[in-house]
Amino acid sequence: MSTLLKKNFKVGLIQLAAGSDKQKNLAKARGKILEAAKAGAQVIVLPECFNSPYGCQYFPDYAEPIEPSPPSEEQSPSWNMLSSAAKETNTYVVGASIPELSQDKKTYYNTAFVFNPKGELLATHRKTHLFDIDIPGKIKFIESDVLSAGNKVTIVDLPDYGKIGLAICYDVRFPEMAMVAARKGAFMLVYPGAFNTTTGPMHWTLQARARAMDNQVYVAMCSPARDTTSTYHAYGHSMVVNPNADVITELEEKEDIAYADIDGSKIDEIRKGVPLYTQRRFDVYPDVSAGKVRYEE
Ligand SMILES: NC(=O)CC(=O)C(=O)O
Repeated sequence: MSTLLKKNFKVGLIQLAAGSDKQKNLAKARGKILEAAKAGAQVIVLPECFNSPYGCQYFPDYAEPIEPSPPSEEQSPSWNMLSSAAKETNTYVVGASIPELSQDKKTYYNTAFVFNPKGELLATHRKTHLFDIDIPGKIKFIESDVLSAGNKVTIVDLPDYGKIGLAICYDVRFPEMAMVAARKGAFMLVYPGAFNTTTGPMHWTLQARARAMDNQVYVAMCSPARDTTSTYHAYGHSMVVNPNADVITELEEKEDIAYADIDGSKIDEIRKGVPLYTQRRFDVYPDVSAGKVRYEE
């Protein structure tokens, strides 16, 4: 019996390439969820923007309203596919992410969902740090041209296992979010994310390993597959990192599924050897106390 994890399990990260046909994207995602479940995954994660190509020019056309909840099949085919696939496979599905259209139809978000094995929605996370960057000669991407930001740290209790922290892509670069989720008892941080062929080689693995090392938790990063005919070249390399910051599974850039065994005793072992959790000095840095943070469980 481990401190944070009630039961060990296998996670499956689905690295898929989304094209321009939303129905095909959803059918492919559904097929891959079934495949991952058949291979024994009990928690299954999809990549950022799995129903649409990744790019500000696409978000309005692919966006779906998800409120009031539950949305009808017509309002949100993506939401309904995720819910029914979770139920059909008896797994937790982290369906992340899709462009969301707000109820008043004025605002777009980049939103991830977690469904339980009954197909019920447990949580949503709206990307909180928007991907606004400009690296001259390499990549310029201004998500805030179209999207609005979420405003919370998301911690989701999976009743069979324990708590995960859920955030999206650029959110991983902000260690504060990871830290809050970990301090609140998350055993794993899950990041659907579409880094690219510039920022991926620079920082993807470093970010994953850093969040795992700082917090002594598992980190799962699930990318789209690379499609060089699309306008955005995703990095791929979906991976799981253990609480010792070792990469325990990593894909290449093509479509595939990464599997990893999530073992609660590993968290306890690492924390026992390097006991950061009893050595923190909140008397020295009181502003970092999670009590002042906006979070939702
Ligand atoms: N796409 C993102 O949100 C983030 C990214 O590509 C990066 O941080 O690099």
